Amino acid sequence: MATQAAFGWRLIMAAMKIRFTKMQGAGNDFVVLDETQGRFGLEPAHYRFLADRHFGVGADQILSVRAPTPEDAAAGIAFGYVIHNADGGEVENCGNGARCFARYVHERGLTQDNPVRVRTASGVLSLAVQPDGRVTVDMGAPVFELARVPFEPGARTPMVVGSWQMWPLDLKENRPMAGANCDSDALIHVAVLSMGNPHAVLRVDDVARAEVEVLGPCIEHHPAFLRRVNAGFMQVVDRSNIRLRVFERGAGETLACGTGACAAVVAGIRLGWLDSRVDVRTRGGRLTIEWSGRLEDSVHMTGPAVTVFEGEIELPEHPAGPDAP
Ligand SMILES: N[C@@H](CCC[C@H](N)C(=O)O)C(=O)O
Repeated sequence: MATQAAFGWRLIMAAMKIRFTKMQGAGNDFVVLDETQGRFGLEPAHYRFLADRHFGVGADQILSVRAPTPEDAAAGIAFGYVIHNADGGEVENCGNGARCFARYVHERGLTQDNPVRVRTASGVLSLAVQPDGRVTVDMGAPVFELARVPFEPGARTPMVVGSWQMWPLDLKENRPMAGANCDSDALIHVAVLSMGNPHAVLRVDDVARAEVEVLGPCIEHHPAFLRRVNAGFMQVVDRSNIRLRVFERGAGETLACGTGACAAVVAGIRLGWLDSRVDVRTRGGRLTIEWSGRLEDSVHMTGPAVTVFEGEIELPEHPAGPDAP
């Protein structure tokens, strides 16, 4: 989970009250903001404040629901879907958030569309609410082109596994970062791909004993990943079941990561370990991922999305924070 100490915040604008909805999908939790009638004009410090579990609401990500551009509206794209990590950075995609987004816009009557199409920074997602309340997301096709992850292999040579490859990472190459011990001699091998956002997937024997908190930050900040990376730790149970923990870029380990589940299953299929429909058990719940294995085909993710509570919060002008005297 994101910690206040790790992110530290100070707000600089005049006090303002905003309404929010707290949601979760398999325990990956979100503050959802309705900006369809106009933007709140939030800065990274505001997102960090909202995500803060002690001084704010508490969330792994902040999701903003925005009106579509006129061009998107004409093309049947109903909303803009903007995502900020707990560290305040804007990111390209969030799978568990997409399911919550679909429930949110339906529960509030913002659209009747089902599936509803939304634009993220990385493309268009199609979100279908099922009769049982779960949501299936067409996540689009995975991206394997390294430059688009973006991943810079340098002089590394990949290890060939099945009909694909895994890349060696020397964790000592990590640029120095506070609080992380990246002196480990471990040379790990990761599958590298993008689900709109960057992922490195590592196979482990037992996720319960994986050193997620130690290795996660070292992988996230490894210099070969030019925009950092989400680090997935996958235990293959059998060809249709995996256990997964993800150390998320900009949020730390979360109870589940939707794009991480898609990335792990896609990697497992390409590496020859998994079949095309896989149940992913995370610490916060179960997701089902389906992919044909054809490179151009979309990945489909099905899982829960739940509203936890609604509220109003004042974004204070000068909040007392951990970096205040
Ligand atoms: N929790 C998400 C992923 C959120 C973004 C990620 N931390 C990143 O920086 O790319 C999911 O469910 O996919």
